[in-house]
This record gives sequence, structure tokens and C-alpha cells, in this order.
Amino acid sequence: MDQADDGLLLNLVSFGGEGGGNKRPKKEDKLTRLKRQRAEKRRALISSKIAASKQETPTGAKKPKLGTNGPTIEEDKHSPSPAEKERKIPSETESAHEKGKNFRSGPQQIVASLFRNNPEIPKVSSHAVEQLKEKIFSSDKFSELQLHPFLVKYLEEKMGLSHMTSIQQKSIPQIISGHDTLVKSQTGSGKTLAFAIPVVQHLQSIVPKIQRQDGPYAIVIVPTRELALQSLAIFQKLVQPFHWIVPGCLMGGERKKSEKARLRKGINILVSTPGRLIDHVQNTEALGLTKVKWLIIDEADRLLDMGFERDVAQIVNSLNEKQEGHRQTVLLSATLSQGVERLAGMSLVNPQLVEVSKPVTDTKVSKPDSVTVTQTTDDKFVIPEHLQQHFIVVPSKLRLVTLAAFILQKCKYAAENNKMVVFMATQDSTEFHHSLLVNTIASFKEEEEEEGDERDIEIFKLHGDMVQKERTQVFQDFSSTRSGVLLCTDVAARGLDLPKVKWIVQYNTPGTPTEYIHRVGRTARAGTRGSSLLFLSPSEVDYVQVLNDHKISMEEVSMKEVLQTLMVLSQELAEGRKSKGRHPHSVEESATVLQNRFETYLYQNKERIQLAKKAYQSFLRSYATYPSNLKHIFHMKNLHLGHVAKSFGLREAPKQISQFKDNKYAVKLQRKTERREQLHKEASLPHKRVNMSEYASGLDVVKTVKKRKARNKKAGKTKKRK
Ligand SMILES: Nc1ncnc2c1ncn2[C@@H]1O[C@H](COP(=O)(O)OP(=O)(O)OP(=O)(O)O)[C@@H](O)[C@H]1O
Repeated sequence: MDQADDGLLLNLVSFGGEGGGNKRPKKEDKLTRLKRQRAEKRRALISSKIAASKQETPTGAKKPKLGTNGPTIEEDKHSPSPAEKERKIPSETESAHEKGKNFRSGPQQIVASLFRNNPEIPKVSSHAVEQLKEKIFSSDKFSELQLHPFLVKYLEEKMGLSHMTSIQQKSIPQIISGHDTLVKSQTGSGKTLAFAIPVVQHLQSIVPKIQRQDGPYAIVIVPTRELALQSLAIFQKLVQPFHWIVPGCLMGGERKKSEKARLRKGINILVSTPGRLIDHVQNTEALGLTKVKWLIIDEADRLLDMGFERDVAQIVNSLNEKQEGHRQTVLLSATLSQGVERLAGMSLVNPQLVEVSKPVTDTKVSKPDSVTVTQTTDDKFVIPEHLQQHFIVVPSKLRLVTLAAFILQKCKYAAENNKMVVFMATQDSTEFHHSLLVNTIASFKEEEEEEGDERDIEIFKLHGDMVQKERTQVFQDFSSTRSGVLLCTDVAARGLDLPKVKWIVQYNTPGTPTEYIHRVGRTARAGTRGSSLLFLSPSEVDYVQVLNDHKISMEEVSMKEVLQTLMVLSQELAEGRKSKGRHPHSVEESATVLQNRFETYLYQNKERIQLAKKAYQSFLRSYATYPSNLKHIFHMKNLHLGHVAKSFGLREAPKQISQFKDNKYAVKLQRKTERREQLHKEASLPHKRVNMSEYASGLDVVKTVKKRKARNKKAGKTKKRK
């Protein structure tokens, strides 16, 4: 009997059926009798079905493994049609959600499609590789260097720093001696002070004292605005004892007019992002470059990834033209790539390489070796000593609930305050998850309980498409908060020193191991403890081996364990509320209720769904841009688009996004990316994947093409008019 017949029978049961009940007419004609007999037969059949299903109910039913293909208890009860399994959301739950009384109606109506038809979670063997570690601190004190006593006093008393880190101990004397230097050291090892101290030491020693109006003596180029602010803050501290030295900052997103005014007043240590600096070099007369004595290129690898190579080259050329006298250049990076070598070759003269690649002994370190820059490319990475790395394998459909469960586990139910950074694939994905999580899991308070804007978990967002004011505010707020979650793109992956971050979550897989290292490097900084979690789908588990090959070793976290947190949540909500409905009794039920909470929130208005679709699209676009050596792991063909859609709270496989149908468009997109990558290779330019995934919505390619077309069209029209 098919589903439609089933439905008909249920209707007959509910409403007594045709000629059913006790109201049988005394005299039946032949037709009526036949109908009655048929109805009785049907009723008997239904009764036997119900009895059979009762025997199979919970006690008898085998609980399937999480994330496997088996049906769940809830599914056994309802036997919905396949279409229902994918889409149906119980109306009762929905209406409860809409009233803001989420999580309380019984899950018995819920169809747990979340746990069906998922790929098996494969067994992953992460080899325990011996990771490269460097001793972070040296036994030498700042006072042992030939620094101005006020500077040492400030470092020790105001900044609370006594011993130098190993890289500071090696590089500060080297930079002070005047050599062009390439500094390579692990994330969070104190590279900023390694260049900032020598610059301030030199500037304060110039006699007669430097004047504000002299303009820049030192230029520091950094890839992102947050990093510019961070470096500026360090300089502002270090010049406290030397009030005549003026540090300042230029960066995209700020008003050029006010920057020009500040340049006219005079800035001696100029920290800037490359694009804005070029702009001022070309257009602001007040920016004189004649006095420049130091050029610092910080986060060199990041500058390259963001496509700033040409800008940096242009800045170097302008300095070569305009500066009077000798200039010292220092280039810093946590990882070395061919691109960094190129940049070093272009900007440094007879450079010295300073790195702490071998365990540092407590004896005084000898002078760093001269290097041929071309011998430096990384394939093994130095891992912060107290970083615990983990991965979790999650089928696409369960990603969203698993992420939410992990956030709840660490930021709501953990004994201590936890600060977490979650890396997302694109700006749109960050926007979407922020809006969704803020409105669904940040607080579970009843409407009437809500006091002000108080939330259980503070959730922030940071990406390159936010207005500068908001970006700065978020950066400051998240830096000062004691607990909270920052959802971000790779705009926060490098250089940012966000205090006391305990967990780094990579919700999308980073392109290269280098990106992985920079992201996890936002925790366990300067000898502190931290942990990281990498989300992988079952088809992506070979990435663990790739990381192993780079001496990165991780432990597996079980998805089931993380989802278990949702039972705690259900329990808590059950205890704290007066509601009567049945509360979730299994992990699957709890997860399904949470997923429904997400979906219900989204389906309340069109804009929210639009946001989800945009995020979904941009995720797919970014997925198509993995470098060719990782395509065997991250290939569009491996993605189940319907399941991916579910991870964005979309109930249906995205029919509207017809271009993605059957993955044809996706595969086309992938080929296009491969061609672009080939072209980049031929032109020996860095591959632009990171650039696109971090700073673009993923739709920028389309936007750019549209813009170009519009421009061409306009130009054509103008020509015609002419
Ligand atoms: N000598 C020191 N003693 C203690 N803490 C230090 C010392 N030097 C720097 N730190 C602290 O270490 C943290 C990391 O420093 P910094 O941001 O300069 O690292 P980094 O090497 O540039 O990292 P990344 O490669 O991620 O940019 C900062 O919070 C800084 O205050």
C-alpha cells in the first residue's frame, strides 16, 4: 500500500469512516453493505498495523548510530514520506517558536531527517607526529640589551615584560645593528616588539631630537586595519617616555581628509595598510618620504595572500626614489613561502635571516647566519607549545547543530570563561551565522524573562565588508571581553593578538596548512594555553594526513560527545519552564529540535532566507577555489548540495539556485578556478583563493564581471553618442 492509501486510511480512522460507528442503518441495501464491509476490513487492517508498530516502539527499536544511515526513533513512529522527511517541520513546534517559546513543544511530531542518509563517519588515523616546537621565552632580560633605561623601565614596569622571547632575543640586537633582516618565527612569539623596540630605541637617540614636522622616519606596512591599530597601540605605549616621537596610522575605511590633516601635522612612525599608503604617497603632498630610515613589512605572507605584492613594490620604489640616505628594511613572517622570498628579494639588501628553528639553549645565542633567501621555504611548521589541536568529522547536515552545540558546551556550560574565535569561509557566511546564532542560541530566555539585552553568550562578527567604525568597535570589544564568540573570516587569521582566546574553531577547512597554522595561532600565544577544533566532513578526512605531513598532529573529538551538550540544554529548559509539552529525550531529538529552531527562525521572513541562500552560494563558490593540490579532497563533486543547504538552515535543496543543479555549475566554476590558478602560476603570482574567501562574499567575481560589463556598455554608448 502506498503513502497515499495510508493517508486515506488514517482519515477514515480519525473521522469514523464511511458508514462507520454505531449509526448503521437498520436496512442496508447491497451497495451500503459492501461499503460497510470494506470499511470494516480497512479498520481491521489499521488496528493490526497499529498493534505491530506498538511492538516496534522505543523499547524494541534499535537506536541508530549518530550520523549513519539508520532511521531514528522518531522516524519509526511517523513513517513520513521521503519528501516529508526532508522538509516537514511540525506546525506545533513552529508556532511555539514563532511565539518565542522555543524548545518546549514535544518533539514527537518532529521528523528527524537530520540523522538520515548521512555518509558514514570514516575511521580517521591521525598519526602522532612529532611536532616542531620552539622554546618561546629566552632567559635574557630586556635590561641586558643596550636600550635606553626609560624604555627598559617601561617594558618591565608598565608592560610587565621581563624576559625576552627567543625571537626578540635574537632579532633585536640584529636589527639594532643596522642589517636588513628577515624575521621568521611562530605565531604569538612577540614579533611586533622585535621590530618596534629597535625603531623606538633609534628614534629617541637621534640628536637633535626629531621633530613632529620631519614626517615619517619609520614606515610599517601591515595587511589589515585591525593589525594597523594593534601595531599603533604598541608604538603608542613604547613612546610614552619619549613624548616628542609621534606614531600615527593610515588605513582604508578612514576619511582621507582627516588623514591628510594628520599628515600635515606630522607623523614620525607611520603604520599603514598598503593601499591607503600608496594613495597618500601619490596624492598627499604633506607626506614627505625624505627622512625615512626604516621600512618594516609585517605579516609579509599575509600581504602577499591579499594581493598586495605590487603595492608593496610600488612603496619600495617610491622610497628608493625619494628617501635621502640609507634605509634599513625588516620583513617579518610566521611562515615562509616563495612569495615571501620574492618580496624579500625585492625589498631587502644582503638580508640576514633570524629564526628560532632549533630549540634555543639558555646560552647566549650567536649572531644569525647570512642566508640565501631562496633556501627558506617552509613545509614544516612550528606549533605553539601549549596548543591542543583537535578535529571533528561531521556530515554536512549536522554541521550547524554541531557548531551550536560546541559553542554552548564551551561558552555556556564550561566551568571557566571561554573566549572562542570561529573562522567561516566567507563574509556572507559570517553574516548569516552571526544573525542566526544571535537570535537563536545566544539566549534561551523566555520573552517575559528577558531583561534588557542580556544574553547567555555574547556573539560578535568581524569581516572585511563591515564599515570601519564597526570593525574597530568589535575588535576592541572582543579584545576586552572575558567570554564570547567571534565569528569571522580570515580577516582575523593573521597577526591579531586577541587576549585570552581559549578556542579556535575552523568551521570551514582552510586552504593550505599555512592558513591553518595562522588561524590556530590566534590562541596559545606567548606561552599561554589554547585549543583548536577543525570541522571536516566525511569526504574531507584525508586533510588530516595532509596536516600530519606538515608535522601537525591532532586528536579526534566525537560528534556524539559534542551533541550530547544539547541534552543538558533540554534538561535545563525542562527544569526551568512551566511548559507541559514533552521534552527531548535523546540526543537526536534535541539536535532536531535545535535545527528546527534555526529553520523556523529563518522561515519567518524572506530576508533571512535570502541571507541563508547568499551564504550557501558563497560557501559553494569558495569551495570551488581550493588549490589544485587539495582538489582530490575538496572537490565540489563530493558535496551533497541538499545536505549543504541544510547546514545553512535551508529546508529544501536549493531549486531556486538552479545554476547549481546537478553540480554542473559548480564543476564549471571549479574548472574556471583551475584555469585561473594555472594562469597565476604561469605569471608566478600568488593564488587568490584566500583573498576571495576572506574578503569577498564569494559573489564578487560576478559583481566584478557585472561592473565590467556595465562599464563596457557605458563606454560603448558613449562611443555611439560621439
Ligand atoms: N617578552 C615578552 N614577554 C611576555 N609577553 C610578550 C613578550 N613579547 C610579546 N609578548 C606578548 O605576546 C603576544 C604576541 O605578540 P605578537 O602579537 O607580537 O606576536 P607575533 O609573533 O607577531 O604573532 P603573529 O605571528 O600571530 O602575528 C602579545 O600579547 C604580546 O604582548
